[in-house]
Amino acid sequence: MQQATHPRLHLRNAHDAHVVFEAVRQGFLRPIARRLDEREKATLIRSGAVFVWEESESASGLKRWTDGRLWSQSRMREPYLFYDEKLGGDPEPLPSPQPSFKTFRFVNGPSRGTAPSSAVSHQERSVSMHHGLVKQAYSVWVLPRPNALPRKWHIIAYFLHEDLPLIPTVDQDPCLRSIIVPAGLYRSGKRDGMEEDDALDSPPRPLAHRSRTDSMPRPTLPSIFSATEYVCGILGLLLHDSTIDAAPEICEGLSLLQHRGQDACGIVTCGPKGRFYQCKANGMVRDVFDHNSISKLIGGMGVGHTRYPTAGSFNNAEAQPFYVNSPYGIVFGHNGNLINTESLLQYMDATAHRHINTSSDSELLLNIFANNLQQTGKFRINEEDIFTALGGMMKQVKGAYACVAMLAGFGIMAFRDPNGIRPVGMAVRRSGSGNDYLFASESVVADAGGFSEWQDVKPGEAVIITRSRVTRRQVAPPATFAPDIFEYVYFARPDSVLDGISVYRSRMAMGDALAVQVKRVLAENNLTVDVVIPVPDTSRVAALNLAQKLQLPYREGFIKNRYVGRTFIMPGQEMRKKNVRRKLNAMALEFADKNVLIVDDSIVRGTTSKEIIQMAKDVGAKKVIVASCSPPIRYPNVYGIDMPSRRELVAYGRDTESIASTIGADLVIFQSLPDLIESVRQFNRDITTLDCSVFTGDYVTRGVDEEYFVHLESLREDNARGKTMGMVDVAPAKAVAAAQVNGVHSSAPRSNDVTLGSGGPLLNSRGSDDTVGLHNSFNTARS
Ligand SMILES: O=P(O)(O)OC[C@H]1O[C@H](OP(=O)(O)OP(=O)(O)O)[C@H](O)[C@@H]1O
Ligand SMILES: NC(=O)CC[C@H](N)C(=O)O
Repeated sequence: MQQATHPRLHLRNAHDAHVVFEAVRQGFLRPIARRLDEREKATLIRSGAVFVWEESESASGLKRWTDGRLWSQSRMREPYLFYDEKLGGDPEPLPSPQPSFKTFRFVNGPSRGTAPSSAVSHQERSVSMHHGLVKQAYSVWVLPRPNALPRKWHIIAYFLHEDLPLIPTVDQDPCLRSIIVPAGLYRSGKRDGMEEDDALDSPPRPLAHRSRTDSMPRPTLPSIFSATEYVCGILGLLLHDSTIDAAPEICEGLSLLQHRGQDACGIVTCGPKGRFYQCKANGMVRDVFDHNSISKLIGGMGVGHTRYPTAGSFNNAEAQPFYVNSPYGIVFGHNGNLINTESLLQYMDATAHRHINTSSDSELLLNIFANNLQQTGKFRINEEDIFTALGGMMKQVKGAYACVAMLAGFGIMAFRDPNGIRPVGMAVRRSGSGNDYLFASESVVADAGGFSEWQDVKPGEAVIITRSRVTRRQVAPPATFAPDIFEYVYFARPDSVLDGISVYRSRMAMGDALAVQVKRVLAENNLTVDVVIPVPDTSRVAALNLAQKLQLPYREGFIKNRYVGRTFIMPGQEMRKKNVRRKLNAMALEFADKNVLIVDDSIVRGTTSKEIIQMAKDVGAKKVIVASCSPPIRYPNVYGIDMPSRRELVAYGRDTESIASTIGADLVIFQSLPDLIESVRQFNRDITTLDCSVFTGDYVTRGVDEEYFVHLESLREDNARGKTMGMVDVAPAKAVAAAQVNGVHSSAPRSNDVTLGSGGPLLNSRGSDDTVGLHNSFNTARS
């Protein structure tokens, strides 16, 4: 049976209510979690009792307060509404219609503790002494945590007039009198003349929408909702208080990982009874999530993903996290790329008999893990079983994978392949009442969320976090630790620290080292440079250092349209080409009649260089010299960066001169590989190897040879992919392979051969993936 939040308390003013709310927030008092049943109504509704409840749309939550009694019209005695009980035992009336006017009066921060009692005032202003119960109601918007979405909290108190002088006040309660209410945390938004005790209808508006006299700070909503710009990003979050939803914070974190994947994103949370709630679809974080969809993601733990496809297709069915219901219910987000998918698919089909429903290597990886876990044959598993399953998986799978996963009702976990090619780390946010835990691809998410003690997950290590403990285990035998150097060159945010190395510092060092190279090559070619111009954004840091080192002017000659995303990770060559022009504009002022040195972090397909060199020449540059912070890229990246086909790489089969003439530059200067490695390694000598396969063709996992390249190129021919963007499936060769190993022999790949979960009738009008069995809030997002 539930209990009253407080058995006996006289609420005098708003401050008293805020103290009780704060005591609930800090865990000293318990809120009401569900509708009172008949027994509870009969025993708990009595003079002095106080109830705090959170308004919720969920089936298990409370939408409105019912106590089974009949009440008079409300009377406003600031800041409370009062209702006198109608004696006579009539049934409770239906809810009154919502009033149409919406003039809010805000109470700014804690009200005066010494203010007279509204309850006493109600008594004094009543025409005659009322002998029945009086109900007192007050509601607030609350931000349980910075950056969380506002919640509606309500407080209801009951008293008898004759009892009121005997009921203790907040300052007579030993626990409540020491509670300090943070300023601005609880905001009242009562409507004038409202009839219902739950009558709040929208969160506080931004300052501009409120009255000028209102000095209250605006709520800190996730920045993604303000429509600003922002390799796959993965994120897992477990809050110590399972009654607080993790989704708003995961969403905020994903917006900080947007640079790692712009094609699709998703969040799955785990709520009461171990149920999963999902919202995922193609699009950027700001497109897929809004208040509505987020509010339906219930539960204090969850995982999130931003996708940049490197295998499979762009189909929304491959948006992550992925889900399997057996065993136990697992949700999974993957950054990286597997290289032995063909044999794994065979194994799934012939041995494990598990159905792989998309062309995604991530779905495959999840099923390998699930199958191993299934083999434990346990009714209830523990950490040991998970470690065993992951250890087995790491033996079966080749390639790069940094993953977060969640087991229904159990906890979250993260693991990293034995070579640690892709990053993932963890951090903690300690508070008096417990610890919140975070997994994320990059440390920037931890910084922004107030987490500390960032630690990278080690190569071949798995970390499991439940509400009671954190368990770490090396599950794969030691292998060469080789984080991908391209994370430092291009992928990661400069304000992240990966494997103990500041991305920003490494880019500064790349600029310093490149300066030496530039000086030498310019001298050899008898050339001088007037100005250094970066290609925004990534190369800025290195270009500035290079200019300082060479004592040359640094100018932002290319102005970036901040609303166009990263072009390199866009799908399709045509789109990338078009977007370089949309994204960058050359300022004639900085180019005309000058020898310009354009600094870029990398030259991959040469799309950017070719376009911007032309742009520079169009606005009058005399000579255009391009310096690249990384060496020529001549080999595909098979570990989660989309550089699949050698033929697409501008440096493939070309020397430096030939590259220059292909992109139209007067001269191209590349960083040497030893200098690049040193730029990164100097900040953490414990890392002896960095994956530099795109420069050397030496793949740390092995298993990548000519045959594999040919296979890869046939699967992921860039032009074919670009052309089929927007169709249901765009990986024909692989699709056929997947269909065949699963026993479905189709003569030609059809658009929905391998996308049962989304391409068929289950595909909703907005293109989201209604994964069978999951509550998906995307399609309700804007309804
Ligand atoms: O030779 P390419 O195939 O064109 O690829 C290399 C370019 O792509 C990237 O820019 P992008 O616009 O993706 O990102 P950024 O603004 O974050 O630097 C990178 O910084 C290079 O400029
Ligand atoms: N960039 C990535 O890490 C991609 C993950 C996975 N291979 C996919 O294509 O969805």
